[in-house]
Amino acid sequence: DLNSDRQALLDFAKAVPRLRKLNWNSGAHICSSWAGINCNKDGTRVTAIHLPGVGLYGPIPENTIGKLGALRILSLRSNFLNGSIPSDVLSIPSLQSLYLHHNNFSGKLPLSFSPQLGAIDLSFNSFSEAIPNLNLPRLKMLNLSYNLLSGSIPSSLQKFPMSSFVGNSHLCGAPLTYCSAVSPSPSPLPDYLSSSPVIPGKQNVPYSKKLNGGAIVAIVIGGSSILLLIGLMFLFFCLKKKDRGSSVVMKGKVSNGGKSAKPEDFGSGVQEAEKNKLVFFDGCSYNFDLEDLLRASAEVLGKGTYGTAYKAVLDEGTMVVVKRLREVGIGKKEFEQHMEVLRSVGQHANIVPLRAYYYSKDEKLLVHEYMPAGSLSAALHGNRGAGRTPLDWDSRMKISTGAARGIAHIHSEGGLRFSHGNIKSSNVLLNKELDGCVTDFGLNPVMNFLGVKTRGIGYHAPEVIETRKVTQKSDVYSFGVLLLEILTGKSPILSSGLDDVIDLPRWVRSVVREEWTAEVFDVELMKYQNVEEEMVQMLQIALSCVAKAPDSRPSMDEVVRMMEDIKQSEMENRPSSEDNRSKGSNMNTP
Ligand SMILES: Nc1ncnc2c1ncn2[C@@H]1O[C@H](COP(=O)(O)OP(=O)(O)OP(=O)(O)O)[C@@H](O)[C@H]1O
Repeated sequence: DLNSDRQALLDFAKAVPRLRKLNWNSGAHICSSWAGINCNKDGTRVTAIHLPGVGLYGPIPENTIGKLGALRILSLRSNFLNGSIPSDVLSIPSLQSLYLHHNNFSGKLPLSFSPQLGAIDLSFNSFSEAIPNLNLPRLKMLNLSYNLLSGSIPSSLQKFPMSSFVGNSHLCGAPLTYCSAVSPSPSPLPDYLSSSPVIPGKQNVPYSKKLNGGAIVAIVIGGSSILLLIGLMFLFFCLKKKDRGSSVVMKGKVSNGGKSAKPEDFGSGVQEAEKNKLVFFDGCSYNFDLEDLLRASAEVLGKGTYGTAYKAVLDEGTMVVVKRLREVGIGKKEFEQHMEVLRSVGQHANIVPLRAYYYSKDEKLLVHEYMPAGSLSAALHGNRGAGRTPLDWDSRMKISTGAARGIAHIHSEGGLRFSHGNIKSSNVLLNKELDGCVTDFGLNPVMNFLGVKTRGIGYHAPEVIETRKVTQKSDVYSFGVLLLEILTGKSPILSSGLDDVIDLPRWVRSVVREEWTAEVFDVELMKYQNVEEEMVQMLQIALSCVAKAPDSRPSMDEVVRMMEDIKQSEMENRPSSEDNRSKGSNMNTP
């Protein structure tokens, strides 16, 4: 009862990190109670409000916080607040720090702020239109990044760094890109002088210039020569390997610790022994050939969209995963070229390495490194019940950030039209460091079907279901579903028990919209202390990824940056969730 008990009011701030739900009706009541103390009682003055990540939603009511005439710090970051900031809040004369980042505030930025303000953080909201020319002589820190602001940055604010403004569509001027004469429509300047506007979802490189026709021709010729050279080297390598090569067993005996695997084991289609060899990629340290592989003991890991995956254990103990592709729709040459693309794009710590491939008329195999710690899907959903080791919060953060980095790399290295195309939790594997690595990317162009219906149910963006085309933006959507899966511990498709099914994004949105409840998060996460704010921030990133309109989704680069920001503040602000958990259990120890 915060109205009558002043001590309870003072304790409120301490108790609040555990608070999951605060209804603004009672919020208004609390605030009027604060205002009462402030104005009428014994002169006690509320100087700071700090309610980060507690699930506040709706607009800030007028005449509540604004009545706290002695307020110096207002921090309501990482909530679900929307509407505009009431003018009475902004005119509190003593206000020095305003932290309202990671909310859903919208509309124009306020025209005036309290002149005492030294720090304003309004990043990660939906403020739009131009930034007013603010005259705040004491302002030392300003963050307006990741909004929807446009126009040129006013001269009074150009002294702030680029990081204060990044992530705003069509915002220009120092310290960002130069403003073109007519913004944001195409620039009337010659191509090589026009700047690239900052467009969400595109890679935004400040100050980058467009290339003129000559440069493009030079790049195309240069690129083709390099490709030709690579091709020649590749041919030379293949010929050398053929010289060294051993004969190929036509049908491998595949066993699983004595148990024979099924007749359609990989390798059963290997023909023409001399002509077809396993093609290893440069730098691969494996020392086996196709014959060894076909002799290896093998176990079926699962049947996926593209084919069946086997774990093969070679004589010398090396373990690899062999994926036997079915329904490959392209010829050998094209297949080889595509494999070369997958190899070069896939060189990143968060991508499961493709080590070799085999192509013949009747058999197409991909050889990947084996990831002993299994998949995210198994870690999240496997063995629920007694004896299960839950995936702690830090591991979830680490795995999801790793996967995001892998996908962002695929997007930046593969070119604008290159996408992963099959993001889901069984395609995020854990390496030795338990970092998330993505696999199975870029295979759609190889197959002669578009398995949208069967593949990745629940992960597909609405436009993919309609058009059957995967894009980088649809990858972002699938990644958003993956994040929701990590946060909720639920599958991408939920069943209501009747014939009704609902997808995870819809369910989460409905819970958040109607009333914030702890139910959104996985019950297994409830025991970790001081992670609520991070969980709420991750939820916001996930929700921005699953926006229905592809253009409203962030790019994967932006997603990585947002996730790294959370990690950064996590390192600064709290011990690891493991420590928290042990602290929690210590509290229960007499
Ligand atoms: N390199 C690997 N190391 C360890 N496990 C793997 C590896 N590659 C795949 N797996 C696991 O093997 C199983 C089957 O994988 P597969 O890729 O064939 O099917 P999927 O991921 O369920 O579907 P899809 O073909 O649509 O990706 C999955 O559980 C997957 O997590």
